[in-house]
Amino acid sequence: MFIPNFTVRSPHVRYTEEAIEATYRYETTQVETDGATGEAVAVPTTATYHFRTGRHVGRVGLMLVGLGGNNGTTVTAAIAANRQGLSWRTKAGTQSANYLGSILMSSTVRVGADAATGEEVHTPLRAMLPMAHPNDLVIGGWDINGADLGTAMRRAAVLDVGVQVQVEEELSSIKPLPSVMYGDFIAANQASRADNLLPGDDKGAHLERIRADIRDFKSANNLDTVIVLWTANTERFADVLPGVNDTADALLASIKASHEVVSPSTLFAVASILEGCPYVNGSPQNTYVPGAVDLAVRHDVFIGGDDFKSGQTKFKSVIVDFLVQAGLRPTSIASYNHLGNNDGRNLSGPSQFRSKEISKSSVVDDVVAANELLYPRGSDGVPNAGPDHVVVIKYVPAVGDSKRALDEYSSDIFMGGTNTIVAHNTCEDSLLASPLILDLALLAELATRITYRTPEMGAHTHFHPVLSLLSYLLKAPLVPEGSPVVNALFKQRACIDNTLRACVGLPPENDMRLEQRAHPTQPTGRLGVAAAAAAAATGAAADSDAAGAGGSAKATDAEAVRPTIQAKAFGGEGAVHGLNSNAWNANGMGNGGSAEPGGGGLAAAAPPDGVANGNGHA
Ligand SMILES: NC(=O)c1ccc[n+]([C@@H]2O[C@H](COP(=O)([O-])OP(=O)(O)OC[C@H]3O[C@@H](n4cnc5c(N)ncnc54)[C@H](O)[C@@H]3O)[C@@H](O)[C@H]2O)c1
Ligand SMILES: O=P([O-])([O-])O[C@@H]1[C@@H](O)[C@H](O)[C@@H](O)[C@H](O)[C@@H]1O
Repeated sequence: MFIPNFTVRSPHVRYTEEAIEATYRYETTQVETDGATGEAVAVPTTATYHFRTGRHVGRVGLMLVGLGGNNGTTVTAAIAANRQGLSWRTKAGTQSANYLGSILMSSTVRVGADAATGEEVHTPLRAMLPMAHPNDLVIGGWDINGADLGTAMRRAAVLDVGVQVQVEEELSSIKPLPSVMYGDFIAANQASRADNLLPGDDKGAHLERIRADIRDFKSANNLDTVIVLWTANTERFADVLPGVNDTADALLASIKASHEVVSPSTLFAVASILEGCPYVNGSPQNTYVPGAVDLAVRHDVFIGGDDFKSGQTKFKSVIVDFLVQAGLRPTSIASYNHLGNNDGRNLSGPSQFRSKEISKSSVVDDVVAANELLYPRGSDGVPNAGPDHVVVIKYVPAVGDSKRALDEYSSDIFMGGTNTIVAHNTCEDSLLASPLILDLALLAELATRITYRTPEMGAHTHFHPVLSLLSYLLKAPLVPEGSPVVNALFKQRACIDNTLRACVGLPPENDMRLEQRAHPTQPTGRLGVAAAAAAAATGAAADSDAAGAGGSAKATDAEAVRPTIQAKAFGGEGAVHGLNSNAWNANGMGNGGSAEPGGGGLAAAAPPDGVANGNGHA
């Protein structure tokens, strides 16, 4: 069952004109370990959170650093196309503007089970809380290249011409603001693009100009919130130097002194933080030197990163998680790709490639660290390094933005065997990254409207400025100091889903489905009502079939309950389609799923005599 939206009826949730307020009981487990004895004790722990989420979204602006790039032009064109509801012809037929690849716009989340039928109920992820809509985002930004966005879109060669020609006029009216380019932070081959730079090399002056750009953009467009997001080229890592960029004050002083260690991406981060705007880093470099994090905490402004997790790495994080969770031991990961866009050209620079190599390699760290059965520590206590892992990126202009990823995963399996998985993955880089940019912006904006308070706190406050909630969208998630990094993709997704659920007072999804586990002879939980009611139907039908059709055996109450649960799970109201072999259907015992639509499909009916339904009534 699909519902476009919902409200929560609970004594712990209150809807006011301004906000959704929820009192949430957070349950977790803390483990106490004794280093001397090795004893470990698990202690269930609960805490009460009062969440408050502002219901008024306001006007939201998104300023992209690298606006004229493949991602920048693609996301801008896509918003224009969606806003106008455009369609266009291709050789494969008519295409229409969409937001596929955005979890907020194109994925759903389970709300719960239908109270009457027990059927799974899902809703759009964006329906969990008031959200900005991509169509309403006001786009602007900077680029070291001054091409208008219509020209840049053509240069990017990402979108079908059929949609390009329809948005070209709008995009041609957008010209990136001048930006900054320092030293060798990006590859030397990018110099030819740099015709749109702020004058001089005074980083302090550049900082103030960029801050003014943000203020001017916000006021000119009458915006309530501005998100600044880096989708410019990958920079080399910046040195972290004590007294230079290890604290907020040191970093601000270094900017004023135009210290060479300050990168463009860090300068933009500082400007955003000082203007109170959330900043997201879509590239792998260490934009967030300690001084930048310190500044974000001081100003209580969200920062997030690093490096969009768009295709090859997203796949890698899932495959390795699946293998390790299956008790198999990946021994090698060979991760190769070639691409022909300007990003690939920039990454042909060794220092820039190194930044990407780091982010693409670290994505399996948490999964490996979580299983010391497969990856035991050394005798010296040093954690196991995990599988051999190589990352190769080659620049092949001919393929353009259509990155070709080839991966090989080899694993130790049972009794000395080896499993090898090879994958070829054509990742249209910008078509996969652009929806992530939208999700990052919308989630960052949402986070600015969420506050929480525990009983010990005097007032509501925002989440930690390091917005690790964004991890699902990023290869190398930035987390608050001392917090563990989670890379496993579906754990990251569950974090988003359950955080949004908590904000409306709903419990986290635990996938236990206890209401479906109850013994057939026992009353099931509140949500068992549907299964028991359907069980009655099966019981009645099975009785008549057994008598009429000479079925093998009269379905006992227990057997009668089982088929209906399966039927409801598979076929919804009335009909039963394709039951699996260990399920029952109207013809009696499991028949290998040959129940055909309309062919003996179950009809919902009252429970058989004496069989209690979910709420204990016969
Ligand atoms: N699937 C993906 O596309 C993907 C996934 C993860 C990360 N990324 C990262 O996203 C970034 C953008 O990717 P892309 O394909 O759009 O690259 P791109 O080269 O097409 O665009 C980058 C743009 O940034 C501009 N630029 C460079 N330095 C700048 C600066 N200091 N200020 C302002 N503009 C600057 C360039 O002129 C260019 O227009 C890259 O760092 C890439 O590694 C991309
Ligand atoms: O697909 P993914 O690994 O998530 O991310 C991509 C890399 O595979 C590719 O090598 C790089 O050029 C892109 O900028 C992006 O980082």
